[in-house]
Amino acid sequence: TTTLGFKYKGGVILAVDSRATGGQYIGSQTMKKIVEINQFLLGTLAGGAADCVYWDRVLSKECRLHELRNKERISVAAASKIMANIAHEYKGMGLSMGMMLAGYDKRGPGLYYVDSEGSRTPGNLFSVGSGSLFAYGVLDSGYHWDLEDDVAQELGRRAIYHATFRDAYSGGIIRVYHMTPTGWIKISETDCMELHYKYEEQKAQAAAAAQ
Ligand SMILES: CC1=C(C(=O)N[C@H](C)C(=O)N[C@@H](Cc2c[nH]c3ccccc23)C(=O)N[C@@H](CC2CCCCC2)C(=O)[C@H](C)CO)Cc2ccccc21
Repeated sequence: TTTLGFKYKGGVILAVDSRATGGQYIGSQTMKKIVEINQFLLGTLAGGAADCVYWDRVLSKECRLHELRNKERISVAAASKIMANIAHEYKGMGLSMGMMLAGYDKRGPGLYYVDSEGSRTPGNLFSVGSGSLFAYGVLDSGYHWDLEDDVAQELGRRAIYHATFRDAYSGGIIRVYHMTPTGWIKISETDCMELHYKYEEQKAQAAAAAQ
């Protein structure tokens, strides 16, 4: 799996692949690794598939209960704390989850990393999963706060693409979401092979133009 998230002047970009693996076998090429908790809260999933899929549903339920009890949407910080508390409750019992929570609340754009080892940290940029080192290579070379929206979305897409190219455990469909002050927008869903041929063509044209 390769998942990434980063904050910038236009909000938060999330990008993920869609492969599930069991050993050297591919369990699925169409898994949803960005989960829509509500219009202003998204999660990303990496690690044990059943752990992630199950505890994401519990988190979604808790977030909805928070809204009903408090008559206001849950903050990103509070939602990430619920997941961190669940992970802490089961620490040492074998859970394996590396998640990000991205959203927009009273404090503006929010991005947290939470994992089953007990980490919960706010930040501006994270990549989580077996392909995260490849994604960081592309991200770190192209990221800055003042990116334009289309450039930021393409940076996320290209970073996941490079991870699917080099990491055997990442692949399938590359999904990009944009969290804005008025909620999330699904930007794109592109098969990594389609992107591969598109980027190869771009390189060929660039080489020809350089002649
Ligand atoms: C296909 C599938 C499942 C599947 O393939 N399960 C295997 C055993 C699984 O958990 N795979 C993990 C990798 C893994 C295997 N054993 C482990 C023991 C500990 C930790 C990780 C693992 C995976 O694909 N993980 C994905 C993220 C998943 C994908 C599916 C959606 C939720 C997030 C990744 O992190 C990358 C592929 C790298 O592993 C589980 C599941 C539940 C509901 C619907 C479909 C599936």
